[in-house]
Amino acid sequence: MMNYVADPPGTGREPAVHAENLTVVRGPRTVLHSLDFTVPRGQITGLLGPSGCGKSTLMRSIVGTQAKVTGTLDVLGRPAGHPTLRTRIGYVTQAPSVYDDLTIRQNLDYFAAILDPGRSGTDRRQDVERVLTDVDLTSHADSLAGNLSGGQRSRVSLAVALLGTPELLVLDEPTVGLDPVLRRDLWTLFHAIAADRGATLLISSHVMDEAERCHRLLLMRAGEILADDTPEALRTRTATETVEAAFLHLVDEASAAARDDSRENSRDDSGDGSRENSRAKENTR
Ligand SMILES: Nc1ncnc2c1ncn2[C@@H]1O[C@H](COP(=O)(O)OP(=O)(O)OP(=O)(O)O)[C@@H](O)[C@H]1O
Repeated sequence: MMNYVADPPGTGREPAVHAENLTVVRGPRTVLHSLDFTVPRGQITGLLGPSGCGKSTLMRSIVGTQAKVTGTLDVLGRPAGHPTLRTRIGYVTQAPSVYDDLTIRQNLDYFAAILDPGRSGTDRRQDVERVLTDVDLTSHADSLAGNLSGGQRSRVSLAVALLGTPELLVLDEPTVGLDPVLRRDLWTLFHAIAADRGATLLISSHVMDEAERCHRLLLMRAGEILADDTPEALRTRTATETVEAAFLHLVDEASAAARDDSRENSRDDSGDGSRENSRAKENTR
């Protein structure tokens, strides 16, 4: 794997995520096809691609909640799903589970208790106050979650994921449905989390302009990774001005390569066929 040097587990120097030949089957379909990639530590990696390309499935595999995963998938130096990873990863799904009839603080206190049941009440409360500050919701802490705006709810979900100071944050489309100002504010917060804590963030989106805000990108299409690079390198490599244009360029390139392959195969098939025919003719002579 490019740029990957294996370290013994536990040194803290392994990539945040390392996948080799990662394949996932859902129902009757193979949804992820033999993926190889790494997610470096301390940076924001964007996982981008059209709806249905497999972003959520990949994230679920990384956090250890996806069945029928084969190949290698190491997360923070351990196999994905290892029990010790539970407190080291924060995960926000597309359908955030925040209780509407509890206040923001009560929600956080509840999730903090689940995350680490052995912790003292004082420790837990300090953690809750810290994440409230992180997402700038201290002044709303006693509001019922059911009365919050979309942007505030997104920030509560993020606060839940930040409890316990995880090393890796996996955020599935955290900005979906938010207006441009809220989206910008959340991205500023993501960058602050990466810079201040050295945390690794893996963030999915199908909004290509968000790609420009990431340190690195994994561009996906139809269960495959089209590119694993920085936004700048992608633009340069494809001689395009935006990541969106680079993505479209790579899609066209992949489609052309697939067409060439199928032409090649059909030529081989017809070649084999004529050989079979002449053999058949020879046999009848
Ligand atoms: N339970 C399931 N059984 C079978 N196929 C599934 C199941 N869940 C998802 N899929 C299929 O797996 C593929 C990948 O889905 P996934 O949710 O990972 O995509 P996504 O890129 O996250 O999409 P979106 O951006 O719309 O959330 C899709 O084609 C979807 O139809």
